[in-house]
Amino acid sequence: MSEQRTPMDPAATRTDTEPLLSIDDLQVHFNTEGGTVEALDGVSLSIGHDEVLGVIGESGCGKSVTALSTMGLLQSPPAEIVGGSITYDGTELLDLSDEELNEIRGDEITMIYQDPMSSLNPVLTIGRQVKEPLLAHRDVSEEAAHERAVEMLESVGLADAERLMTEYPDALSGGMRQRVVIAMALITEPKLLIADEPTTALDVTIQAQIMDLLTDLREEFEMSVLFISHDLAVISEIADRIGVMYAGNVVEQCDMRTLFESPLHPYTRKLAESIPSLEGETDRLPTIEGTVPELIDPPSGCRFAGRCPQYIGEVCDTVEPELETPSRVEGDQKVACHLYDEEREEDPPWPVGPTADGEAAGGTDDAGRTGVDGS
Ligand SMILES: Nc1ncnc2c1ncn2[C@@H]1O[C@H](COP(=O)(O)OP(=O)(O)OP(=O)(O)O)[C@@H](O)[C@H]1O
Ligand code: NI
Repeated sequence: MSEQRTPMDPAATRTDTEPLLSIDDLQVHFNTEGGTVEALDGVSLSIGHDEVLGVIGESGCGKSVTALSTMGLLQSPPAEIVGGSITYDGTELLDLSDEELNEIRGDEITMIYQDPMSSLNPVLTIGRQVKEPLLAHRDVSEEAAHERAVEMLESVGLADAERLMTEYPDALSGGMRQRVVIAMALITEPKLLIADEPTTALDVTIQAQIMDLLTDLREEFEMSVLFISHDLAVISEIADRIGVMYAGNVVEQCDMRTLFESPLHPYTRKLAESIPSLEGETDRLPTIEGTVPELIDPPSGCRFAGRCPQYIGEVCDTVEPELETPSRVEGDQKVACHLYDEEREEDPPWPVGPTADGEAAGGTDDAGRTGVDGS
């Protein structure tokens, strides 16, 4: 549904090489009575055109804060963006006024949340709500918006769309509500959809249906997606690339296949290793000793050092590792870990597999369900 671009079009050259969204060294603090929560400690992620980037990490690692920062929806106070940049299609989002941001938000960039009711107003009809983004952002008639809303409800797999337009949200099941929310998020044909745990609140069968729907719509709408989940199996269904977050940092970014075949960060290896067999029980967790550090006055070196099975000493405690591509790695895999420091005399644990000592995982693309936390 996007327009055909010719090689003569300068926009085509620009958009083909630059990422659509680029988050660089984003730092977000929350000023609380107990102290400053250093929630994001330099998060860097990028999403290409028509690409799905999955973001995974344990509860509290900063996934939602990253998403909300991009949408300009962080509540400030208590939140404060203390550094970094978020560029969308060449524009620095952090410099935009509320008015300018409002033009992009809900139109070119839209978001869906875990709980569909948080996006739906219980006292307005479905029709009213699905039409709203079009009426707000486009110069369309009420009739045209109505027609388009009915089409959208049909595209998200809702039957009897005309009648649904007159219903209120509480007449719908959770799965149907999430479909309505998806219709609302896509009616403006956004370039970027941010989905923050969009299936977590739904039961397993409905979850699978919504994932299938999102996978189809992503193709149909040729949009980029930032897909947040704590469930690696869910992410691997839809994502092209993945960013792994830990305690306010991105510790690794790579394509989905690389995550399973040659993860580099010790935390990512644990994750990839924890993918159970298909008949494995649901919600099996990676067992990593220790707990996530406090984000008020966090450790100064690597935030994973206290739990790291490949801790190498003082450097881990004192120097924050940068997210970069080690010289021996091909492609655009990036890792933030001192094991791969250029100056290190010892060889890093190459060749890599999900475990340091071990066997490479075979055929894990088709993974069973697993996750990084218990929810
Ligand atoms: N309003 C707030 N005040 C203080 N700290 C906050 C606030 N909102 C978020 N945080 C902190 O920021 C960090 C990141 O939170 P965030 O919601 O982004 O985590 P998440 O990765 O989305 O977790 P989950 O998987 O549970 O949704 C957490 O440590 C959290 O405690
Ligand atoms: Ni969250």
